[in-house]
Amino acid sequence: MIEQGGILESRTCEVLIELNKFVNRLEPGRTETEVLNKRLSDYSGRLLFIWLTIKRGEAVPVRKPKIAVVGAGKVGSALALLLNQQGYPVNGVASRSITSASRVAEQLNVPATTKPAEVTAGAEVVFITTPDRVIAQVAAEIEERGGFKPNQVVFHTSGAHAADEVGAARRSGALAASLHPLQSFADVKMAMENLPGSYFALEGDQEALPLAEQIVKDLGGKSFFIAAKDKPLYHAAACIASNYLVSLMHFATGLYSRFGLTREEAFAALYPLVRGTINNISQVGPASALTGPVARGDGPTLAGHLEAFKEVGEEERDLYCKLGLYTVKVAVEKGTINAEEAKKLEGIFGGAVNE
Ligand SMILES: NC(=O)C1=CN([C@@H]2O[C@H](COP(=O)(O)OP(=O)(O)OC[C@H]3O[C@@H](n4cnc5c(N)ncnc54)[C@H](OP(=O)(O)O)[C@@H]3O)[C@@H](O)[C@H]2O)C=CC1
Ligand SMILES: O=C(O)[C@@H]1CCC=N1
Repeated sequence: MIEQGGILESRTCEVLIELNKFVNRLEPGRTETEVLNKRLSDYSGRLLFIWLTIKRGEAVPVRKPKIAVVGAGKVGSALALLLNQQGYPVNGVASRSITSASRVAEQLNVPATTKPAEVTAGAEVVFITTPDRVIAQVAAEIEERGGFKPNQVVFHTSGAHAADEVGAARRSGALAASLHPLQSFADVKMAMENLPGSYFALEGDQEALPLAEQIVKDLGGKSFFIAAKDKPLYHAAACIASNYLVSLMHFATGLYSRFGLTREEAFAALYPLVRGTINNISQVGPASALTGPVARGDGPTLAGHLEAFKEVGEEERDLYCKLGLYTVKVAVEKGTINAEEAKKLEGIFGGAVNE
């Protein structure tokens, strides 16, 4: 470490200044020497610049790699816009339709195309942000058309699939990795709002992971590593926490509409309850946060709910009972009902499921 204001500090500065002057004085000779001189000059100048920047207590500006995005949907568009804001040059945007590609490309003033290899070939980092089911096929097509280059890093953003989905890029000497934002991208604007502070699961070729970490940092996220084999279950859990929460809210607001509330009114009424529950979970964990008739062992209340569901429909009643059976396990874990009470509640839910 350089000691602030010490002898070592001023000596380092002098040495760097001298090195820079010396290298700039070197006479160009043969072509190779010229090239070498130029490189030495660039490096010593850069070293001096970095050192002076650190000395002033400022952050050293780092050149960001040039990116290309293939699949101009919610994730691809948000990544292109956010990374560009963070200083990543965008080489171009490709999509299945020129309309989608142009929508983002015009905002960034970069080329739009329906031929991915046209924009990937000149990029240092490629994001394939198509739906999961076509990632491997899109990667293979880019590779066949010469769109991948040695030392490029090719990412996909699927939570369920391994980096091998873009493994075709390895045939061209590129690295393959996956970078999954653990966030819900309902539209581009909301994605850009929600992304900072999100966690990202990283997986793939070892040499690509430091860059993946840097990208996540630049997006204001937090990264963690995951094994390829764990991705399907990791993603299923994310779907439970996000997508099934949406389904639960759809389910609950739909029930309120049966006695005259609009979905908006129903959501307005339920939202403080949901927020309060999330707040409780964040403070004491999911089991301790459980309240309600299952946690209290109130069998007759639950029997009343099931009676009311007869008016709604069998499918909804079955779903309520399935979730009820899971909730009994949570209440046992919380310790507010014992094994005997749990059995009674299981009888109510289980009986209704099999009716
Ligand atoms: N949405 C989310 O919440 C999250 C999604 N992800 C992952 O990100 C990836 C993208 O998801 P998302 O943005 O939601 O998806 P979208 O459906 O919003 O976007 C996908 C885009 O890919 C384009 N596309 C489809 N087929 C091709 C093809 N053959 N060649 C080129 N482009 C194609 C579509 O193009 P066009 O519009 O031109 O027809 C579309 O714009 C997926 O892997 C998903 O798992 C990860 C985390 C969160
Ligand atoms: O599509 C996704 O991968 C994210 C994670 C859970 C829900 N949406």
